[in-house]
Amino acid sequence: MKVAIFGQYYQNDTRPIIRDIFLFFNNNNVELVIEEKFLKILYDEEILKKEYKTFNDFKCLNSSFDLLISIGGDGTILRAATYIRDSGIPILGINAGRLGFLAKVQKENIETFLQVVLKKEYTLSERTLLSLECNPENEQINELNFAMNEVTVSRKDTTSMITIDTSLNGEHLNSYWADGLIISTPTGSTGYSLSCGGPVLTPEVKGLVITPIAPHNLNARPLVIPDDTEIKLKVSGREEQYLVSLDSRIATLNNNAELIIRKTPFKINMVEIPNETFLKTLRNKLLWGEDKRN
Ligand SMILES: NC(=O)c1ccc[n+]([C@@H]2O[C@H](COP(=O)([O-])OP(=O)(O)OC[C@H]3O[C@@H](n4cnc5c(N)ncnc54)[C@H](O)[C@@H]3O)[C@@H](O)[C@H]2O)c1
Ligand SMILES: Nc1ncnc2c1ncn2[C@@H]1O[C@H](COP(=O)(O)OP(=O)(O)OP(=O)(O)O)[C@@H](O)[C@H]1O
Repeated sequence: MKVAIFGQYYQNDTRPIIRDIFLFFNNNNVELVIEEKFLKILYDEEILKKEYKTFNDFKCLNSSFDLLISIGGDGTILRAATYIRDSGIPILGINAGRLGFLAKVQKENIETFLQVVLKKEYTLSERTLLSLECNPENEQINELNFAMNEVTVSRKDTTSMITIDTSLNGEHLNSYWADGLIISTPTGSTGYSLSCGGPVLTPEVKGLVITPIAPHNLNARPLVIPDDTEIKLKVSGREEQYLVSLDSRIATLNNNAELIIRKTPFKINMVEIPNETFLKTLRNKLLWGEDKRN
């Protein structure tokens, strides 16, 4: 078995997590390949001494890998997806962050989950991603033009609203007068879109959500559309430029740019651990289960 390990940060309380993971895999003869910068942190902190193979690019990850383990919070998983791309390698998130909605494995239960991983007793949850095409082309977007949570356009250097002309499969939908607009995948529906009043979609729903951010068209509401829809956006406003974000990454675009958003031809496989279902995560992480009457 061959496993890629990815993380972005190290804090003292991560030591037991790292120790458990490496001990377990080394005892079970699993080959570990570690992201270069993360390995350097682990050497600097004297957590690891042994030599390991490294990766520093998505091209280094191919079908010879059984799994990528992301040690961190949800932001770390979103970053891990930029290494995985269309390789099909499943991602398992071990939560060393805060909320850990996507990073499902809690540090208290690592050993149990790693047994499940070793025996391959998990299922995969396929996640739809979005691609972003920009006309004219934009260097900052060309490099990493996809998102697992959402693509967002928002105002830049101004308190004025922007206007977002939006069409679906070539038909005009609306000109949103708002702070911005979120195009969310089902995975992203529990992130930024949820904060702006969007609905929660379960991961297997074949839909996308268009959620305006503080729209001044008071009737505008979040809209769920089929995930094979081609969405075109054109932004105008008092400033010449606006922001576009793909998950945690952000770029500045000129108002004349046309954005085309579609689902990507590939999906990301998230490891689903038995008994850690999406509905359970909703109850535990978004606190639906905290109602005293339940
Ligand atoms: N007002 C908001 O709610 C808001 C604003 C900006 C970005 N975001 C979200 O943050 C993501 C980027 O993460 P970051 O770490 O760079 O930013 P961050 O540091 O601001 O953290 C965002 C928070 O959102 C949670 N989160 C991220 N994806 C989630 C998902 N799919 N379901 C449930 N919770 C999720 C994370 O656990 C974290 O607590 C974006 O993709 C967007 O969804 C939310
Ligand atoms: N490998 C790690 N070791 C220790 N702490 C970590 C690690 N990864 C993340 N953290 C801590 O968690 C914080 C959040 O991590 P990250 O950016 O991955 O997630 P996030 O998007 O903020 O989501 P979450 O709310 O799930 O933490 C980091 O600022 C850091 O303090």
